[in-house]
Amino acid sequence: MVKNGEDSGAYTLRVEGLSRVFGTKVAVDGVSFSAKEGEIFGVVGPNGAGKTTTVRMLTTLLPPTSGVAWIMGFNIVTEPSLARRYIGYVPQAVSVDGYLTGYENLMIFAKLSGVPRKCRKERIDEILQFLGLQDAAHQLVRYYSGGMVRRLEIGQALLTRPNLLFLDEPTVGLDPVARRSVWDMLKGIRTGQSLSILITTHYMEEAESLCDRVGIMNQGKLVTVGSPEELKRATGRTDATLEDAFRFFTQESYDEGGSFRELRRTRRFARRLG
Ligand SMILES: Nc1ncnc2c1ncn2[C@@H]1O[C@H](COP(=O)(O)OP(=O)(O)OP(=O)(O)O)[C@@H](O)[C@H]1O
Repeated sequence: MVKNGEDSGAYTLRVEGLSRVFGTKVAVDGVSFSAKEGEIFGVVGPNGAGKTTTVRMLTTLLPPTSGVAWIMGFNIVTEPSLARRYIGYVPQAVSVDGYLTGYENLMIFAKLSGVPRKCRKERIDEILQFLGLQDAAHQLVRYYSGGMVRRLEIGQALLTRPNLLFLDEPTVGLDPVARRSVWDMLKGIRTGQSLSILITTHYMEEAESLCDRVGIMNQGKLVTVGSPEELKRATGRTDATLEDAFRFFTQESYDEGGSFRELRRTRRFARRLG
């Protein structure tokens, strides 16, 4: 492992030996890492590497076969309801309703997730402003662009003021302009905040642009962890890219997507909004 100040700072997330087996398939194989307060930690790897399964375990949606993780010191296996209080989660599938307005989506989520009545409106207005969605707040979400939808979903996950935000492939299915609008928003969130973000992505450019540290995942294993610079430097080449680092650490070539699976996910993203 590439060390990067692992001993300092407060940890929002600690993961130790997390594994998940489906039948005979080892989807996640003994994964260990930590994320510090205020850090954006990226889990990168090709489709099928085990990223979503890792996130589903960490968000307490799927029990691990073995291993453990702590969120703000709470054990996800023995204290899941306490751990859940500190997290926000934006899944890959669309999590807002296309037949409601942006404002209505936020209000329903605030009610369901227990945001106290007296601060709901204020928090929603604050988030809409931060998202740059005030003007579109009362339009149906099915008329939003893909980037606006993703920003709304991220804003929705922030309503409970989590300490740790999980984003599973946040820009899959978005065009390059929309992708940048989501990146800019995420960079804006972290400014001056103690929020930690765990992001999974198979886009190396995304990991490089957003993440303080990156864990390279392949075939269920977290092969190495380090800052994008450290990982590239480890290859011994001055012009190395993160793809080169992936190849260096896994001895495999990197296919970033454009596969049938990705195309299907893109279509599904569009269709789910109606
Ligand atoms: N419920 C399940 N039953 C059986 N196998 C599963 C299940 N969920 C995931 N897998 C398998 O576990 C492996 C890891 O899947 P996972 O979805 O975690 O990968 P990923 O890195 O998130 O890829 P993607 O971004 O394409 O979803 C894959 O081989 C997948 O087919």
